[in-house]
Amino acid sequence: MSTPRTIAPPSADVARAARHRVSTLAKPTGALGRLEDLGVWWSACAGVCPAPPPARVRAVVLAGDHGVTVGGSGVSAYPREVTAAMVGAFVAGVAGVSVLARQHDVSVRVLDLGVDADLAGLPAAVGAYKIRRSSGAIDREDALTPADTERALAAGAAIAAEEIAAGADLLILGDMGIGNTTPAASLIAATFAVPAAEVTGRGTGIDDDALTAKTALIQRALDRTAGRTAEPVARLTALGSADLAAGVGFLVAAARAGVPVLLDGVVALAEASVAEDLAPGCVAWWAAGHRSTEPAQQLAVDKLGLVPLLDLGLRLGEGSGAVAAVPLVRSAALLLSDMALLSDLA
Ligand SMILES: Cc1cc2ncn([C@H]3O[C@H](COP(=O)(O)O)[C@@H](O)[C@H]3O)c2cc1C
Ligand SMILES: O=C(O)c1cccnc1
Repeated sequence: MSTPRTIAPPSADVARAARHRVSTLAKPTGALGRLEDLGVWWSACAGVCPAPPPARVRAVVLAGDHGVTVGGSGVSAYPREVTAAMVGAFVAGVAGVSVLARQHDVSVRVLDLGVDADLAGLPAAVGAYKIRRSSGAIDREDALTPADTERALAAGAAIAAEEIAAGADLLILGDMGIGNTTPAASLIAATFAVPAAEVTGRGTGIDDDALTAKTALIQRALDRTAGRTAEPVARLTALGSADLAAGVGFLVAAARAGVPVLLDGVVALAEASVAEDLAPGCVAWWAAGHRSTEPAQQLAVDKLGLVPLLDLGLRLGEGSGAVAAVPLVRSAALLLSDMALLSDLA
């Protein structure tokens, strides 16, 4: 029997009970704002109200290079060699997300899905799911072969299963790959049928001329693949990358296993947009950690009906905006469990 496509939602009964408990806490109705919704979501995902706060939060950073950065295309403000160097920084625990993660007791695991380098100096586990070196330049060729896409989706699902087996009660998906905002924006544009001009952002900080060229490149990619990106797996083959496809597999597997995910920036939202298409219902297992400066991220968050928790002008990726939001999930859970009820007061 094939696996059902749609994803079972978090418990509606527990959500109702949590909503009721929120309404009886010792506070004016609605006074805890979005922390109330967050607490209800967390309880429903945990299947119990009140639910203990997340104790085993695990972040996975999927790394890969992108064909669009070859030959001085100018889509990124930084050279592609940074990708491999940053993988070393994650292993050493000195990347931006590593610092936030230590502070909030979140584990970070980096995996090379498609870095265009031989990372032989790093622990072999980093390369355990490597699919290929770099993806194709999506304005001229498909990002992946269909077989690569299937392998990457399966790799992502296997990675999620490992994190869940290790006890994760909340997952975070991070990204590392110079140029990755280009395929991410392209996937979001193709998913929601909007032109390049509505999704293209400055990524690592490109100037006006580079932004014009990046927008044109994304539009060429959309035009080149028009008519064959309606199906989500074909969309990943045409416009994605190994790391992005693995992210989609990760998100679908996590939702299927009933494990919630805090989403991060534009790459996570591209993965989420495709995952929701592939397995409708996943979105109920997600919360948006933050609002990125990337227009594609903002568009995808809106289209998926999510409301970002933080709005700090972050544009780092790596899972950083999601990790920064972990204390809010913990606070929301504790408010539901530890606050007095209005009726308890003398
Ligand atoms: C040192 C450094 C660390 C990073 N950590 C995340 N990114 C982020 O920026 C890149 C995407 O932006 P674009 O599409 O403009 O290249 C990705 O590597 C993403 O993970 C970084 C970028 C750099 C330079
Ligand atoms: O939205 C993001 O996560 C982002 C933005 C710029 C560069 N890298 C990531």
